[in-house]
Amino acid sequence: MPSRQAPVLLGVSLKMYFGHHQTLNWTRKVAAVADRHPAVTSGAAKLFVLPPFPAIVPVAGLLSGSGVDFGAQDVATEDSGPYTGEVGGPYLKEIGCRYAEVGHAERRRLYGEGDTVVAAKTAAALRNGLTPVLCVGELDPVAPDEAARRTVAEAERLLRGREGAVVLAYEPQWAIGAPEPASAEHITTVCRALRDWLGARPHHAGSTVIYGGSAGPGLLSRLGPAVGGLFLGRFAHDPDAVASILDEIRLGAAPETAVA
Ligand SMILES: O=C(CO)COP(=O)(O)O
Repeated sequence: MPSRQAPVLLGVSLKMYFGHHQTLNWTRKVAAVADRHPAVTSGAAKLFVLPPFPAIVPVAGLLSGSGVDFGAQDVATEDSGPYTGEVGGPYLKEIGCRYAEVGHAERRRLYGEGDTVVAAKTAAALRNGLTPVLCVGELDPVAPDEAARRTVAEAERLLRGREGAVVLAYEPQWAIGAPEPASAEHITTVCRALRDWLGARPHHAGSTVIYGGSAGPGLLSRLGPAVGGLFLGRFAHDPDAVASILDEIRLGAAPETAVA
């Protein structure tokens, strides 16, 4: 496995928190932060944003030239046809998306998505040239080794028979929407296990493991180099918080290698 210094990947899902104008205003501010922040301009950090579907096209315009990537919070299992309310991978690709999130705990819990649907959405993203941001993570708090075992098994199930680079977002379901993230030891143990698992699979070369679940400023510096970045929710709503995490990256929080 070749070893190289990879940029820290910072993803933000806006979920359904903001209105349209708020989404665009937030994007303008984050683009301005990215334009001038040395962590981004030096290539030490890479940002991506997942706005609600109707905002993707205007967000693409606002991010143009900023180096910030964007994608969708979901993708249909099918590519086209009579699927009311769905948005397919070819459409997302056509409007410039780089990423499609799949398997988020909220989609599992609130919309009944299970492994079959999540695996099909992962496949849909990959066959359309979108990088899946595949969320994995245990439902209830368990010891770090057990969480690692369950999460690797989940990744194995969801990616069986697939190839291509993925972003594996380790999101322990119990840590989403919580006051605090999982402990640094817990996050590091699971992310390292996921990295090792991916690292032994050359057909997933170029993949990255990031952590999400109440992540915010101050976390990355405590995680050490096994974690490839963060997947942010509420604690990225203030653009200054994004800048503050970029400051941490500039000061040295960097993943040891890409999984490649
Ligand atoms: O689910 C998340 C990112 O996808 C994390 O959300 P919170 O950081 O708001 O808990």
